[in-house]
Amino acid sequence: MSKKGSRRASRQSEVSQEERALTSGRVTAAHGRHYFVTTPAGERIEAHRRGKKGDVVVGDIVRISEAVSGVAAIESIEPRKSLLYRSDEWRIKSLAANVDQVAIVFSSRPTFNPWFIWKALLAAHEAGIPALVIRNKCDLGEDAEAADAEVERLKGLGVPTMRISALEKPEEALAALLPQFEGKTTLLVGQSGMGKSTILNLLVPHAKAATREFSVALNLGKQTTTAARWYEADEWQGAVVDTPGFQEFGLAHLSLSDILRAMPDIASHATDCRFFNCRHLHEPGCSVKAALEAGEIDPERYDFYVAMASEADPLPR
Ligand SMILES: Nc1nc2c(ncn2[C@@H]2O[C@H](COP(=O)(O)OP(=O)(O)OP(=O)(O)O)[C@@H](O)[C@H]2O)c(=O)[nH]1
Ligand SMILES: [Zn+2]
Repeated sequence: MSKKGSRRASRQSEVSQEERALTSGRVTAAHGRHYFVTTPAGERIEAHRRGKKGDVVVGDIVRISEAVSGVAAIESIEPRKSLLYRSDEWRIKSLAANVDQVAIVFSSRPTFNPWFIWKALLAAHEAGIPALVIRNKCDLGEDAEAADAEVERLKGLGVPTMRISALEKPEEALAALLPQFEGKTTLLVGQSGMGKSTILNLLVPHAKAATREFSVALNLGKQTTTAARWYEADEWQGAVVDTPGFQEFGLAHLSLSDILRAMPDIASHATDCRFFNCRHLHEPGCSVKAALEAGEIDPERYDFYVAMASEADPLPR
């Protein structure tokens, strides 16, 4: 190559290096501190967080720079529109950032657990993210009553619901799902085995292939991850974020007032309590307890409130 030619080539490579130096994209998968960032052009780049900070969440928009080993470095995180998380005594587990809504999936089998749904609703409320509840496996007759009654109760609480059978009636399920999912990013949550993957595959037909690619690239083998995955659905201009099923939706981060704000069916009766700081647990002259005794509050919802409130703010001994 002539001197001139090599100078031009090196200038070009400088330019493209600069162009590549800092680009932005969406974190679409995570495994430990190992991430996938998808650029607006659809390129998927493997990345680590600069400084090994554990603050990156699936759904984040990040700025990345090219690194030597072919693995990029996440330099910064753009401000988040929303962040959903759960927590236990010890730590907070972020589920996903920047989603528009949360879809809580439940069914009568393998387990029916309304508290999981209610906890997820509290977490969504606290995060300021609208929620809907999908009752799946409507084809199963056994143990269906409690699940169907739950749909009615949720409707009474003002929660949008739908009933589908993702496996047995996929076309009908898709027709019911699409109007709620179009144009939005929806995070799917639910206990293990409720049908999240089935719903995801219905909504995003390439999801199976994408999951396999993630697993191969992240070298996961059969191992399941604890992080969410973001699937773009160009067909209906939205995205689905799948979370692995988990059994407990811990809410150690909620205060008593957070809980009350998210439970108007309880809080609306707190009009006439004797003590201004009544927790509506064991205090005398509590108008919530009076409403409960008068049958104006669903006793199961009150039991749930007591469990949440006691955890949030234990009574002094
Ligand atoms: N009968 C019936 N079975 C269903 C329906 N939807 C899903 N299933 C089955 O339920 C089982 C669990 O479904 P998945 O989609 O894997 O559930 P998941 O919520 O993704 O579970 P995790 O991956 O553990 O989080 C599978 O055997 C599905 O075929 C349905 O509408 N009716
Ligand atoms: Zn009270």
